Amino acid sequence: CPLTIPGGTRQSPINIQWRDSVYDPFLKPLKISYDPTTCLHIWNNGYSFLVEFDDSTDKSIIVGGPLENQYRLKQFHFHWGAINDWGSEHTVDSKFYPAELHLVHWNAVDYPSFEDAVMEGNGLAVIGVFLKLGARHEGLQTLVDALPAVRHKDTVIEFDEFDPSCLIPSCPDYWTYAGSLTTPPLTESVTWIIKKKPIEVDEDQLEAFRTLLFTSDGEEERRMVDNFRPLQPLMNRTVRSSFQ
Ligand SMILES: Cc1cc(C)[n+](CCc2c[nH]cn2)c(C)c1
Ligand SMILES: [Zn+2]
Repeated sequence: CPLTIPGGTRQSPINIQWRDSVYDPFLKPLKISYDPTTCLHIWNNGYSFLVEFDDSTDKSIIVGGPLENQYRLKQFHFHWGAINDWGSEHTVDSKFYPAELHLVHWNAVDYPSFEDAVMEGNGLAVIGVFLKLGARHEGLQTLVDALPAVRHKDTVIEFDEFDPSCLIPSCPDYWTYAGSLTTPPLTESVTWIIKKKPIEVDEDQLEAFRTLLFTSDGEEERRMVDNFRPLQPLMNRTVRSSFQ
């Protein structure tokens, strides 16, 4: 199918069929250690809003889980829908969540730069966290309060002292599989770690995401919504679970 990259065998996102996932007792707990002082800025890249981190040291890393070594935090961003019925990239038993958080990390042990790691099969590790409608998320609110300043494509504001571990559920359970970036260059370089438990955010917080624009200042406004890729075929892959 020409819509997927020619010869792609491990594309993302996918539907996670809970009963087809295979418990792997050798999977370790994921260890997350982020240093909030490595937080740099928020920017609207015309596809999502990204919070980027100083990745020149090993101050903010993840290790364990399915990973062979430690990976450095580079950025996090979200995908969401125009309405609450859809918005996530991955689905669980064909259910969409209204949004999905991606924390993007790269293998600085084996590769000299993020750009290099993006091209390698074990170059990236992305933690996916589902967002569901519920109670207001206080940690997310600091991010939401900054969004009006990055409403247009290519706007950026300084953002510091943010610890993204407040956005990750404390429940250790996750699924993991070999996949890809979900936007160009769609490279098959991602070890996905999808948290089983969602975080709760409220309607106003989701609505704040939807006030962002795909378009630059001065262009005809297009609301930034539905910035998720369609589901891709599982092909010859198994999704493993860290839990029974
Ligand atoms: C070089 C590069 C470019 C892009 C758009 N991304 C983000 C692609 C993406 C967003 N969500 C899942 N994959 C990454 C991680 C690296
Ligand atoms: Zn993403």
